[in-house]
Amino acid sequence: MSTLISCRLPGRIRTSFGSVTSRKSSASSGLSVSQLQTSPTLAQAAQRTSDSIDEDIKNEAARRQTESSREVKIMLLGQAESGKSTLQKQFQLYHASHTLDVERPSWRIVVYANLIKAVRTILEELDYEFSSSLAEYPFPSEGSGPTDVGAQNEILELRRNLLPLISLEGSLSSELSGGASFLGTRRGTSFPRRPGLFTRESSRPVADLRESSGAVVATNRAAQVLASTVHVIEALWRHRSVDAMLRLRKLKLDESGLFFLEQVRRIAEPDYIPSTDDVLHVRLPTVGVIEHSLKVNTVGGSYIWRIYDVGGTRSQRPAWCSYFDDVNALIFLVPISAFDQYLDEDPLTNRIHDSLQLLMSIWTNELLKNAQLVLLLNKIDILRKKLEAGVQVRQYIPSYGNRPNNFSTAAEYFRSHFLAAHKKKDSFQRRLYVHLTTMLDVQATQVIITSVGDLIMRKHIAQTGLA
Ligand SMILES: Nc1nc2c(ncn2[C@@H]2O[C@H](COP(=O)(O)OP(=O)(O)OP(=O)(O)O)[C@@H](O)[C@H]2O)c(=O)[nH]1
Ligand SMILES: [Mg+2]
Repeated sequence: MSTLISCRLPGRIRTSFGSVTSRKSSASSGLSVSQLQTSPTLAQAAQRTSDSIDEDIKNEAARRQTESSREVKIMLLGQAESGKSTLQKQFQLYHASHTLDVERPSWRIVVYANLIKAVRTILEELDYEFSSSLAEYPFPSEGSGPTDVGAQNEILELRRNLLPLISLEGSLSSELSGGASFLGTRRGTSFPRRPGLFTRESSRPVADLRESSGAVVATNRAAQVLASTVHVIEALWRHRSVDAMLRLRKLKLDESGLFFLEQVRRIAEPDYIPSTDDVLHVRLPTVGVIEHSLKVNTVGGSYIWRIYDVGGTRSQRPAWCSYFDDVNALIFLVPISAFDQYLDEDPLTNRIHDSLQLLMSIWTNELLKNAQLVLLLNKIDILRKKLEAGVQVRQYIPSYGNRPNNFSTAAEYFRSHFLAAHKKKDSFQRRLYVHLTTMLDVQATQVIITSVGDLIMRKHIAQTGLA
């Protein structure tokens, strides 16, 4: 399937004031044509009514015009797991942190789902590791290695105790996706995949979960089981077999899973409420296009920012273009740490390559020719860690050649690569603003949000003439 986005139709259907005017008739004055012809007074009254309707329509059109000039439309685009929803939360934190506070308890179910998924992934990977080592060495040693008999028995016991917890994943997943059960494989990995039928969490606006009694029951049940199994999870997480697999990169967990496993004791507390850090770390794939509205006060007055957060998998991309009409700013996120990863939906496509293709197909879209463009090269914290651990860029991106395998060289390489592609393809000669980001770093991201916000408002004011 192609990554390209093609749009033929401009976005939403608009109402036309012209057609409303033309439909205005004598019917609006409640008089028939013959009555109007025979009575001049009635005709004058009808004219006055008609004029007053015209005036109302004109005023309404002017009001809407001003209102829409006070609206700023921003789209967050990029492949799945690039950090779009995390950026949306950062916008929310910066401009309307009280709304994030209200939502905080509803994020509990997602934290539990992410944590349980991580535990289940570890057990699956250990299973696979033990069965492949058994095939290689049919008589496992008695020593104290990561795959010896003792380790295998210990993990077996931990697994038995964790079954009640793992069995909750389906119900949490189903609540998160509004009743639908999602089938999927392990995500974001760069090693050979095996087929699997695992449920995974998907998205339903988190605010809806507050009203759902099913979600409340599932959350409370998960909290209960988590409290009684927290020591087992810790024993699994600290086990020498898990440690060895992490060191050998045979076990790869989502960022959210890694983070929540480290924090499991705090999360298992009975009065646990997710912190801002937790909310930023959760992984809840977006489905479709979700509009978030924020009231933003600037020196020139207050504006409504409509931020569109989209699902980034390939199958969801064709839906994006129906929102391109009138976009003021487009923020495109690329997870540059994913240079050694392949798409979940197409295991042969490198994720950097996919981002580049996707970006180019969007940039060239006529509907976006007046949009402000911002490119965020995200997840630089993970990039740094990978390079420090010795993962070689050139092994996955041959054009990297013999450049030094360090952070500054790699970050600059990706930056110039994207800039060069933009220069070559952008027939509208738009300026591209590029930032290196770690979307989980609140302070650093807030600085970028301010600067991107200024940029967007300057262009918007120049276009609308408003201040
Ligand atoms: N370490 C690290 N993790 C990040 C960063 N940005 C986002 N994440 C994490 O990456 C995961 C995916 O982020 P999302 O914001 O859900 O990704 P998305 O682009 O909205 O993905 P879709 O909705 O599937 O299209 C989440 O667990 C985030 O916490 C980053 O800069 N560094
Ligand atoms: Mg998302």
